[in-house]
Amino acid sequence: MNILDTRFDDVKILEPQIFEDERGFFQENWHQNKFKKNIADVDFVQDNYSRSIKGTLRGLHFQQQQPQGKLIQVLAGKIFDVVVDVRSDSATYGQWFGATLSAENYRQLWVPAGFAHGFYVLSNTVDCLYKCTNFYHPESEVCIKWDDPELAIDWPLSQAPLLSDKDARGINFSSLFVAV
Ligand SMILES: Cc1cn([C@H]2C[C@H](O)[C@@H](COP(=O)(O)OP(=O)(O)O[C@H]3O[C@H](C)C(=O)[C@H](O)[C@H]3O)O2)c(=O)[nH]c1=O
Repeated sequence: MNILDTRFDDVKILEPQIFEDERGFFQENWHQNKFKKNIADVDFVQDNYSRSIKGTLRGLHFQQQQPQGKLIQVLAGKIFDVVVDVRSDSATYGQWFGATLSAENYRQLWVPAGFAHGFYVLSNTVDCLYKCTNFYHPESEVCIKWDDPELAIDWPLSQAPLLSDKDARGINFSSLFVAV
């Protein structure tokens, strides 16, 4: 597996080893011992799987209590995946990083707890699978506006994003502490 650094010390792009032959391909998309040894000593407790149509933007979400680390992978299609540092004591608080994850590049993104997460769908549809280090805790979920002017995320929009009602009502980043 290749491990690529990002602007955040503990956010990593992973390139699993792909075993291709005349039948297709095989990959280990997660191995507990290798992940604990090489990436982060965490345990995953919940897998999520979402399908979205082109132009969907899901996020930016994080859980104030029971924060989740996430290992994100695209099984089909392509997304622009974004994380925002919401650790109030971080030198990179309020900064963002984006990466293109696709079934073609096999790339995964490891995002530890302390980051808001969201993605924009670039392909006609996308199937996204991700492992979480904590259970869903909707009571403490925070939704930050995808187009917050302070974050100024450079989404590769080809059209106005399709948002859930919840995401359309996201809060401003600047009100984060007030809100939570
Ligand atoms: C996240 C989640 C949702 N749900 C239920 C709640 C709703 O009835 C339905 C859709 O939930 P939501 O609109 O919050 O789904 P997304 O907009 O894809 O939310 C996710 O979006 C970004 C990309 C993330 O990183 C988070 O994993 C997650 O917040 O699934 C559950 O039952 N369990 C869960 O863990």
